Amino acid sequence: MVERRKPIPVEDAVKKVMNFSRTGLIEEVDINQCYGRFLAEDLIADHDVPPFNRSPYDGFAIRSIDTKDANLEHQVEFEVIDEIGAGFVSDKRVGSFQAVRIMTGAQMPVDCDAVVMLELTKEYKRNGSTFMSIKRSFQSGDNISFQGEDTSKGTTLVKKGTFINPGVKALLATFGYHKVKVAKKPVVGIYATGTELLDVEEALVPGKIRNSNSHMIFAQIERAGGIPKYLGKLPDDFELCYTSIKKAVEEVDLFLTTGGVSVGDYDYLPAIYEKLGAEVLFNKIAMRPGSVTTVAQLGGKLLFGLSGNPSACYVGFELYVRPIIRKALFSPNPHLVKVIAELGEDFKKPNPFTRFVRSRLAFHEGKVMVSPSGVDKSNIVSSIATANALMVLPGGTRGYQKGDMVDIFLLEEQEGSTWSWA
Ligand SMILES: Nc1nc2c(c(=O)[nH]1)N[C@H]1C(S)=C(S)[C@@H](COP(=O)(O)OP(=O)(O)OC[C@H]3O[C@@H](n4cnc5c(N)ncnc54)[C@H](O)[C@@H]3O)O[C@H]1N2
Ligand code: MOO
Ligand SMILES: [Mg+2]
Repeated sequence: MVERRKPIPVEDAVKKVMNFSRTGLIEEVDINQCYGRFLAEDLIADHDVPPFNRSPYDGFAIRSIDTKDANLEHQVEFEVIDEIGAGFVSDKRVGSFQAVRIMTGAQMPVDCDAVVMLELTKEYKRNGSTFMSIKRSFQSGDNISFQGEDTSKGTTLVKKGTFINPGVKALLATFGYHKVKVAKKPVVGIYATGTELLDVEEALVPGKIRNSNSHMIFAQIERAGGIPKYLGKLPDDFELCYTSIKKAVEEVDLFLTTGGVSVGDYDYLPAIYEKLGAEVLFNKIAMRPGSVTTVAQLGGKLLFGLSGNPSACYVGFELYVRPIIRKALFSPNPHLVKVIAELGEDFKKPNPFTRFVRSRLAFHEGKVMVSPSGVDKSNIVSSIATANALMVLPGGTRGYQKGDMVDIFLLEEQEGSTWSWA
């Protein structure tokens, strides 16, 4: 008798998996190796930025009080007693009607409280001294980039678990992190199962296909932030699969297989989980594709049995494996971000289960439009290449029309979301 599996709702499956999520370990990398990693500690400003009052313009630092009588009919003259570029500090005391020629980024002289841009001044020499004059008044604080105006000491600027983008790197450099504490990438083992599988370099022969799933998952693991460990492909041979998998599980943080999870004669994963003594969390989800996605746990370690069908394998990874990897990277937003887009074409298929349609976004007259990126079947590989979103079509409908507003998950977005489910 064929086993009758009871499908569970997608959000229940995600919850069951997330119950076994673990935060990972920390390692230190050089700042130039940290782009794309996840921060392992809060980044707190340990000094003000800028650390001193500075000039935001090339000009003259003055005492604003000296300008109070300046106007178009009455210019006020200043003696220029020093000149400084960025990186220098003037040690001169600036008295009444004196100025320091100052360049953008240079620290303000202690006695000055305003800066006049070069364009508003006239400069000239007289008796070996330099002077400049202006024809308008200034207020205290005019044209000053104040200490701490960018950020003040003690502010938490970036939270632990944040994806390190170029801007985060700029902050790390600002605060002197030449070594950066980042989340250690979890090692994710992959075995492809299936006697029909050929390696990429092999020529096609009747009945066989090339193993594309492991290469796809390899990249999905990298995109999610893990380290893929490709263990090879296994023929549908119970003993060989069992011994190989038993050994592999011990060597990785997370373990994935593709293929062999359904109810076929050579679908050995269910029996392997049983012999391993692993607890199957679920083996049927009310979703398409990927309904056969099976997840088991062995001593707290997750074993993901992804479908052999390429699109099902792809979707199963993004919904269930990705958040576990992101959680290990300390991300508080491990799930895919959900946004709303307008359906660009009819989607006629009735949906008994929630459908995750590989889709592509387009921007039309300021609107975000979404359309399937290819044939929407579980065993299709070609629709994945141009997909940058998964359209989420809830089950129990008779299809969707062009113009309907639909939920979509963004596949290339890095911030993620706390919980994208109902
Ligand atoms: N009687 C039933 N048959 C099937 C059911 C069912 O409920 N009852 N479910 C179907 C669904 S839905 C899916 S999805 C597939 C899942 O199959 P498996 O996960 O067991 O995967 P396989 O049988 O090993 O392979 C399925 C398909 O995918 C190809 N494949 C496998 N590995 C790779 C790889 N590494 N790269 C590329 N392609 C791969 C394989 O050749 C098969 O064509 O089961 C349905 N059947
Ligand atoms: O599990 Mo299958 O992928 O539903 O199509
Ligand atoms: Mg099968």
